[in-house]
Amino acid sequence: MVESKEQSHNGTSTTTDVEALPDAHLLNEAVQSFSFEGLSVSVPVKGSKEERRIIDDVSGLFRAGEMVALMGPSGCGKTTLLNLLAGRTSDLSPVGKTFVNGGELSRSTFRKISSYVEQEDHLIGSLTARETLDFSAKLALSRSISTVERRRRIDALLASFGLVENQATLVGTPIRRGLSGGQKRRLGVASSLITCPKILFLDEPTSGLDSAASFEVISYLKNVCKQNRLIVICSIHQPSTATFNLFDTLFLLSSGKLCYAGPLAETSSYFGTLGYEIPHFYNPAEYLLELINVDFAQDKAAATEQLHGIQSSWRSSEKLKAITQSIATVKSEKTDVVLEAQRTRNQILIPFILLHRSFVKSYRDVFAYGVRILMYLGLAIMMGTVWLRLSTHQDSIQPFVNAIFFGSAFMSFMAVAYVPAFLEDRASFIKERNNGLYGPASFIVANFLIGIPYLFLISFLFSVVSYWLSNFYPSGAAFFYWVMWLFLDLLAAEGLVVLMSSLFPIFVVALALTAFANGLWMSVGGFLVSPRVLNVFWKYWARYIDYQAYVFQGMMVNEFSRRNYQCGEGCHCMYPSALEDKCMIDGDAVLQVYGYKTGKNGEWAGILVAIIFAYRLLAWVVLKLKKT
Ligand SMILES: Nc1ncnc2c1ncn2[C@@H]1O[C@H](COP(=O)(O)OP(=O)(O)OP(=O)(O)O)[C@@H](O)[C@H]1O
Repeated sequence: MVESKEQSHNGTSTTTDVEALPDAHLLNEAVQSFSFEGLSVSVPVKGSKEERRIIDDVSGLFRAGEMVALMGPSGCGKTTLLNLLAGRTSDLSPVGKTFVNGGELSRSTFRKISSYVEQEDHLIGSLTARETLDFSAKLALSRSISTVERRRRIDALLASFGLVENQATLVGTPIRRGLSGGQKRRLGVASSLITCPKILFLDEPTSGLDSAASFEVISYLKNVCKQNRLIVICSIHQPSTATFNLFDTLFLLSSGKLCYAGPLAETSSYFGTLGYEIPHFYNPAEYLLELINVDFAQDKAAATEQLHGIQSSWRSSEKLKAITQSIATVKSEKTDVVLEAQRTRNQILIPFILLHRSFVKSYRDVFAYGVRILMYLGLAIMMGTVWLRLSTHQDSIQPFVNAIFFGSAFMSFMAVAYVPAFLEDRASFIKERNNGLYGPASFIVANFLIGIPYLFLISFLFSVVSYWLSNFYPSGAAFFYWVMWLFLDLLAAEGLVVLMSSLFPIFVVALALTAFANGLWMSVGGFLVSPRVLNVFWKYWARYIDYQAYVFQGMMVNEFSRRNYQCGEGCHCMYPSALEDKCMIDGDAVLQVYGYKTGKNGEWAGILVAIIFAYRLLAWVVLKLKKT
C-alpha cells in the first residue's frame, strides 16, 4: 500500500490509501488541469419561440488525480454537462470554453487524451473479459506496441479492476450467465482505459448496481485514478455514504445551475454556513439531493425559493472566486499538452481485427447465426415436405412457381431475424467510434465479410434439403445456380437489414421498416403481379431496384428453361408452345407468360451484386452522418 497526497483545486489536500498497480503505462504526465468557464446550453421550448437554459454559466477546474462526482436531481443536466465537457454535443450549440493545462485543444487532440464510458456497457456478451480487453487493445493501439507489451497492459488492467480470476469468464449472453453486473461495469471502464486516456468521463457508472457493487466499481476506479494521476469525472445518481466518500470533489447541480463545486470534505461546512447542517448518521448525498430538489417538494414555491438562495449563495461565494482565480492562473501559465509520439494504426488491419472478433462472437453466440441456421433448416424441411416430389406434369407447374416465390421471398423476409444482432454490433461500434477506435468503413466491411460464410452455409443447407425434396430440375449445375441465387438473395436481404437498422436503430422500427420494404419488393417482384400487368408507377422504378425480382426470375429461368412438362388428359396443354403436338409444354412458354428472357443470368447476378453493394454503401453514408 502506498499513500498519496493530492492537491484539490482550491489548494486543500486530501489523503488516500491506494494499491500499487503492477504497471505504469496509464500514468498521466501530460494533463495537469482541466478547466472550463461560462458553459451554457439552451434548447428551444416546444411550441414557443423561447429557449430554456439547461446548463447555465457553469465553471470549474479539476487537477490531475482528482475524482469528481457530478451530482444533482434527475433532469438537472448532469448528462448534458458531462457530454459538454467531453465535447460530445453535436445536436446542441453550447457557449463557454474548456481548457487543458490552461490552453484550448482541438477536438481531435481532446479525443486522444480523453475517454467516455457510457451508461450502457455495450460489451460483446460472447467474449471473455480478457478477450474484450485484447480486442479493444488491438483496435486502439498502434503497431509500435508489441504483443508482449499489449499483454502486459491487459494484465495490468485486469489486476487494477479485480478481474484476474474472471479473465476467462464470458461477459454473458441472454442464455449464458457470465460476469456479474459490477464486474461488467468494471470491465467496461477497464476497456476504455486501454487507450491510456488522461481524462475519463463516466455517465452514471453505478446505475443498476446495488450499493456493494457500486462501492466496488468506484473504489477500483479511485485506485486507478490516484495511482495514475487521471482526472475522473462521473455523473452519479444517489450514492451510498461509503461510495460518496470515495470522491474528492463534488459538483452539485440543480436546474442546470451550480449549487456547490469543491472538495467533498468541505461540503458539510459550506452548507452549514448557509444554515443547512447535514445531520449526523444521514447519507449526505441524499440530504443534499433532497435540499436542492424542487420536483418532489410538497411546497414548491418554498423549495424554489430555497434553491434560488443556494444558487445565488454559490455565485457570490469565496469558493467560486477561488475557482475563477485558479482558472485565470492556469490560463496565464498555459503549458502545452505533450503526448507520446505514436505511430498511426494500420487502418487496413482494423476490419480484419473486427472480423476476427465477429467470428468469435458468431460461433459462440447462437443468436448471431446459429438460430438463423436452424430456422432456415426448419423452413427448408417445411417447404420440401409441402412441395414434396413435384412431377413434370403440367399440374406441377404452378406449384413449382409458388415454391420458387416462397423460397426466395420468404428467405429474404426472414432476414429480419438479424436485426437484434446487428443493433448490438452497431451499439458497440458507436461506443468505439466515439472513443476514436475506428470508423464506419471498417465496421461495414467487417460486418459484410463475416456474413458471407454463414449466409453461404445457410443457402447451401436450405437448398440441399428443399431442392431435392421438391424435385426441382435434377442437375448439379441447376442446383448450384439455385444456391447462387439464394446466396445473393440473403446477402441483399442482410444489406437491407443493415441499412434500415443503421437509419433507425430502434428494434421495433428497424424490424417494421425492413418487413415493409421486403413486403414491397415481394409485391412488385413479378410473382404476385406479372411484370406485364404491373402498373407503370411501380414498373419503372421499383422493379429495377427490387433484389427479390432478380432472384425470382433467375430461379424461374433455372427451372423452366431446362425442362419440358407433360400436358393433361386429351392433350390439353395449359401453356401453348411449339411442343404442343407432342403433348408437351416447353418450359420457355411458362417464362414467356412472365416476360422473362433466358441467357441473362450474368446481367441479373451483376445487378444483384450492385444492389448488395449499394445497400452497404448507403449504410456507410448513414453511419458516417449519424453520430449517435
Ligand atoms: N438535446 C436536447 N434537447 C432538448 N432538451 C434536452 C436535450 N438534452 C437534454 N435536454 C433536457 O435538459 C434537461 C437535462 O437533461 P439531462 O439528461 O442532462 O439530465 P440528467 O441530470 O442527466 O437527468 P437523469 O439523472 O434523469 O439522467 C432535461 O430536462 C432534458 O429533457
